[in-house]
Amino acid sequence: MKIDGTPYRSIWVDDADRWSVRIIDQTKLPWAIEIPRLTTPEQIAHAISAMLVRGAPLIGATAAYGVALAMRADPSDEALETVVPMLAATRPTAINLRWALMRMQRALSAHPPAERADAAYAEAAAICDEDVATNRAIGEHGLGLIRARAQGRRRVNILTHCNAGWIATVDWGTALAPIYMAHDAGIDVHVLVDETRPRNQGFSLTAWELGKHGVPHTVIVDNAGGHFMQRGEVDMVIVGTDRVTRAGDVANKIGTYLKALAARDNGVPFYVALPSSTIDWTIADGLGSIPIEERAPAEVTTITGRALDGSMLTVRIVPKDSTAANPAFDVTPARLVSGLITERGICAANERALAAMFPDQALQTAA
Ligand SMILES: CSC[C@@H](O)[C@@H](O)C(=O)COP(=O)(O)O
Repeated sequence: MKIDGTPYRSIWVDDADRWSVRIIDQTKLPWAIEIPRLTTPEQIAHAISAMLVRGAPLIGATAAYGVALAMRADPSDEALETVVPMLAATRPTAINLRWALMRMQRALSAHPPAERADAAYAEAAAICDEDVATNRAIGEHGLGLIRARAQGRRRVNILTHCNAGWIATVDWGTALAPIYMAHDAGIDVHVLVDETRPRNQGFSLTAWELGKHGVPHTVIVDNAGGHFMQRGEVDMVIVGTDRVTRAGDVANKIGTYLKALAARDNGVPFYVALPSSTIDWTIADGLGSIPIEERAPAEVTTITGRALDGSMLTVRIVPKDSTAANPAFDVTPARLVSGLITERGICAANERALAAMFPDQALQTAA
């Protein structure tokens, strides 16, 4: 997608040296566009855990380049066996991270060490290119849903939570891809953007992305979604996800479950957009089996923004002695999900429908 007229992906290999890795530092958005150059797997691991890059598909793609950097420095079996678990430990909930690392490990084990660096860069590039194509397909399938909702309406109001836009993937996004396509197709879409405390991905990333693309949007605090649904001001909800079980339970940014409950109570369709790399075929029960990342309490007890004089400011908003819990994700049970928007089409959130949509992947895991 474009930033001020220039097309970007969210990750790429440096044009000048053709081996180091460039990312957009998302901790600096929307205030500054900083593009650090990453040269070691340790820097990649830090970028993922400190959330310079975030969003399930993008952390998978970034980890793939972490393996490529490691193989460039040392293509031995030992180096491969060390870097994969090191990168896998950076964030626990998004299955795409492990999916990408397993894919890299499988691809590289088939090569002798002398060929591994080139093979690793090629595989990481393939993961990125496939992600773009996958998200474009998700966008096209989701566009059909928005088109259907647009019949007889002046405007389609879509609520989204967190950021599942182009900067959460390599390009296009998952939840936002259908919205970009609808906007580009001339459909009058308007997005209600949840704040998404504690890290405010909605305010700082989704609002920024939508604004850069000219998509009309309104930012709302996390607690306002139910109110707008009760008033008939939300036509559909579309969110992304970090892991979907084979039975259709959905882990996504903390607060997603409450939006799904409010959507069900108000008859608002609740869709989840995902690439099939986000499906964990090994588990069925999301609540019991998906590991939920617990992040630092400081993300809850403080808030960071831009002071009126332009400087960045972090302020404490909680009494000094209060403790804080910070689960980063929650699980929305499949029964609250109206449909899963995948690269192969839209399917019901249940085991039979998912296995029918992806028989190759479901069988592969069972074998
Ligand atoms: C296409 S991104 C899907 C999800 O990863 C997204 O909705 C989300 O919850 C991101 O969480 P984050 O903690 O910002 O990585």
